[in-house]
Amino acid sequence: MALAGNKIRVQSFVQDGKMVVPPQYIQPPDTRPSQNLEKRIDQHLPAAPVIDLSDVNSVHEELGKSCREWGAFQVINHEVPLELLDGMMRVGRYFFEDCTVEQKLGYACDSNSPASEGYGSRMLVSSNDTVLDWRDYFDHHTLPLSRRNALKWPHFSSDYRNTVSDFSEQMSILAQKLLRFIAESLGLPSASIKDGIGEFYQNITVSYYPPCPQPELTLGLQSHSDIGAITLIIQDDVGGLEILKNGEWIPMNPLPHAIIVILADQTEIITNGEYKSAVHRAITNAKKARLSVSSFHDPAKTKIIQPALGPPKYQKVVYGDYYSSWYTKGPEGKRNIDTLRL
Ligand SMILES: O=C(O)CCC(=O)C(=O)O
Ligand SMILES: [Fe+2]
Repeated sequence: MALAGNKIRVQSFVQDGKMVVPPQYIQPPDTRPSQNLEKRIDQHLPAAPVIDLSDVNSVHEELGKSCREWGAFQVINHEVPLELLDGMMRVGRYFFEDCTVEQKLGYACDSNSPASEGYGSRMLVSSNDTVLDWRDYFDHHTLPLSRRNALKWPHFSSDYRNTVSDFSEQMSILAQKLLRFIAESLGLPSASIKDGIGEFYQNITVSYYPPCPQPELTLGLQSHSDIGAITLIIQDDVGGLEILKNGEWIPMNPLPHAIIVILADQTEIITNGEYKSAVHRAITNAKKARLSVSSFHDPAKTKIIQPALGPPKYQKVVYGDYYSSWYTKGPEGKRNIDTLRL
């Protein structure tokens, strides 16, 4: 993994008033978003499913269908307090928009180790010629508690650290509930997927996508599937997250207080490919900054991941080996999980 030791952040280009994108951020023609967001919203593309978690009569069927056909969907009536969702977005935005560059760089991540905690811009950089994402982020190591050191999190807003702690707990509860329902939807014992993952290693990443002068040439976040088990995302009303379905990029339209669920690679292995991890990316916007908060739930690095039903279609893998290979090769599409197929 080649990591730049510098402290460049995308937001600083925008604040400097640059009207063209620096060359390292320009995607090759085949990965550029084909049209800008405004045009895409007018198209009649299928919408990703929205599932009401309080509807006990239909939740298993709806989840099963959405996991099988999409690997990504939104949930409503999820029992996470709505004011906590608003609070998490507020403190995240405060860090990016109200703190000075010096205050932010005081929390810079260690650019020499992958997925290190803190403020950064180059999470998915696998080599010197990787095209860079038009994104800045703050990554928090939240669970298990032995990994947590809240002193590494911003303190400029007095409720920042408490909000991240409360949010972490609620996201973990929701992720467990979803994994229970997802296992049940396959006719598996309720705990089978959660047991297959073991204790959650949770990271919470606030992503900030500054306005981009040339959105047709860039990506906020390159195409990838998430490496762990299940990701929960909240976003503001700007839009930009897209899911790859049958060769088309489908926007995950903003829905107030909904939580986006993305199945990640380890769930694909444990469900033996019955449910697939979703390939997704984020596009940029010419006029508006976009904020999202992703909560990743991963296994311990020592955990052996294997199908919970058979005959197995994937080799078993030590999660730490999968993780190292993902960060060495880069995420590009799903080529990492494809190497495990039997
Ligand atoms: O910003 C988003 O909506 C997506 C973020 C994401 O996919 C990630 O951080 O892995
Ligand atoms: Fe992702």
